[in-house]
Amino acid sequence: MLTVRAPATSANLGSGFDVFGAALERPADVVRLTKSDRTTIEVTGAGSQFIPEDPEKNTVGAVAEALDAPAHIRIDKGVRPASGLGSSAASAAAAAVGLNALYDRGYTREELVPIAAKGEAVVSGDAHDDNVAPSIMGGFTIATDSGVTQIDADIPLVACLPDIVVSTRDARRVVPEHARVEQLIETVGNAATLTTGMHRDDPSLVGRGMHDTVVTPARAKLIDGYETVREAALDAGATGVTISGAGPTVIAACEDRHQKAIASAMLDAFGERGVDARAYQTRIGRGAQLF
Ligand SMILES: Nc1ncnc2c1ncn2[C@@H]1O[C@H](COP(=O)(O)OP(=O)(O)O)[C@@H](O)[C@H]1O
Ligand SMILES: N[C@@H](CCOP(=O)(O)O)C(=O)O
Repeated sequence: MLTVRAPATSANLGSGFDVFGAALERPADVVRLTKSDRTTIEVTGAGSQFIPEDPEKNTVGAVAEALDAPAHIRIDKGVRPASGLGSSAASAAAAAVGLNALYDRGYTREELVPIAAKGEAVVSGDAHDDNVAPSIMGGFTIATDSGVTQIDADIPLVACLPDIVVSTRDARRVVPEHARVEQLIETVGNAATLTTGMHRDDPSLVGRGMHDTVVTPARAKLIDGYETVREAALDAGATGVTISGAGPTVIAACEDRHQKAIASAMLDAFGERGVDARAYQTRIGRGAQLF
């Protein structure tokens, strides 16, 4: 039997829609794998009642199929589904890393990214790599059709998850089909600023580079209280705030000394709207670990 811990991730980071992703130090899924004649799945933990155990409907089933590696897969969810924290991707990443080792398939971590993304296609209708890449490789990742670029960054973050459900599939439907050339120019500038900030471990550049006027405003409407929570986090010292993945988690970049105050400001702001939430004081962390 093999055990894998695969982290939650925050995709997009504002200016990097479907491209940027960051592994979070916590929360994480823990997945146990045992070789078997056919794939069977058991799910416990956060939101497990909403996660199918049918291999055709669970992200790990598609990964086992792609690797031709049937197994009994026990998933202990640390990452609630439909959170914007790469919940479905964390399980897929864990299955890819674990089954590759269990069956000695010999793929590199980068080669496992498109394999794990097949699991994402099962739930979101699209094989986007921006969650599975950081969950497998750790750090900050830039996932494009030509491959994944990875940077080991260290940036403090607050990920505030409200008691609202936003499915990635639904949130992809509100993404605008067109953007103006001015928005393209602004996005390139912000994405380059954010990437430089990751390279320098500079929360101020990362926060500034999170700004996005294309996808985020359309999705903010799906998150009750988004603007209030964003302003509260900025007032408490956040260097930048945006939607994590497809939402509803709101993510803030910051310096260590402001992290606690930002977490409570975000919780209070959701609370004032009558929305329960939990805040993870976290940071960019490592990729899936095998035990
Ligand atoms: N192993 C899994 N972990 C989490 N969700 C899963 C898994 N397999 C299938 N799902 C389904 O995926 C959907 C959640 O995925 P998604 O909306 O992408 O959430 P998140 O934003 O947290 O990644 C839910 O409908 C859930 O039932
Ligand atoms: N790029 C995707 C990322 C979805 O992330 P999730 O954590 O919400 O699954 C998107 O924005 O649709």
